[in-house]
Amino acid sequence: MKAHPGRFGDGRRQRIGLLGGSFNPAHAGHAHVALAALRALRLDQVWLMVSPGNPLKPARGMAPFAQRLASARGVARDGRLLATDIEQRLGSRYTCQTLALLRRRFPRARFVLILGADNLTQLPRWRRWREIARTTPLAVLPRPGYSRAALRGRAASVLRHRRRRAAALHASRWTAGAPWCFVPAAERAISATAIRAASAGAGLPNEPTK
Ligand SMILES: Nc1ncnc2c1ncn2[C@@H]1O[C@H](COP(=O)(O)OP(=O)(O)OP(=O)(O)O)[C@@H](O)[C@H]1O
Ligand SMILES: O=C(O)c1ccc[n+]([C@@H]2O[C@H](COP(=O)([O-])O)[C@@H](O)[C@H]2O)c1
Repeated sequence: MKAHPGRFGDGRRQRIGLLGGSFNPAHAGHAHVALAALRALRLDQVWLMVSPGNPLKPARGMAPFAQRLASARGVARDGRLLATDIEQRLGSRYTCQTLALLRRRFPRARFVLILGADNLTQLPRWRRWREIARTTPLAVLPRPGYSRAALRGRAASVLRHRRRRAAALHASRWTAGAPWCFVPAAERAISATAIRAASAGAGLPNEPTK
């Protein structure tokens, strides 16, 4: 797996999907959304970008970073998926800052931000979310119990004029703001919260609780 994106021999810039997350722990749903986005958007790689600490989640119950990174590595079995600690190495916790730093560090890559539907609903609470959506194409993946509400939510409403089909996300040049899409994919009812709850119920030691 090539960790440093550049240009291909044909001059095309590499397309990198960024699936940011806590991965507390990582699970099959992460690999599923990463691969669904990769196929639908014809991406070259998807990075499972482990967050040093989601600014909207409490630190209590969050497993150590190294444990979450190892967990993300465990689900990144496909050679096109890469679990990475780059956000921690960049010293950033806010996605707007991470994206700016990544663009500076990898000027020849084209980044797409991948979100589950639950995070599209939450997007208006992120720092400088309108700037993120204006500068970075977004790919939203369905999630049981969230998809419908997300597509009727505030972010989808504010950004409605820039919604495109997944296959068209790379097709057009955009100057007035980046496009976004809802990727049609199977829903997977799996979450880190449920995994932690099951571990706690089984009385497993050293498992973080929410
Ligand atoms: N089953 C799933 N379907 C769609 N998207 C998912 C799924 N699981 C995780 N995601 C998305 O992956 C990204 C990282 O998710 P995260 O690491 O927080 O896992 P989670 O299962 O949502 O965790 P938690 O239950 O602790 O909130 C988010 O954008 C989230 O929406
Ligand atoms: O930048 C923000 O304000 C912001 C607020 C909440 C979440 N995020 C990012 O959203 C991604 C998903 O987080 P999580 O915890 O739901 O897996 C992860 O990359 C977080 O850093 C970012």
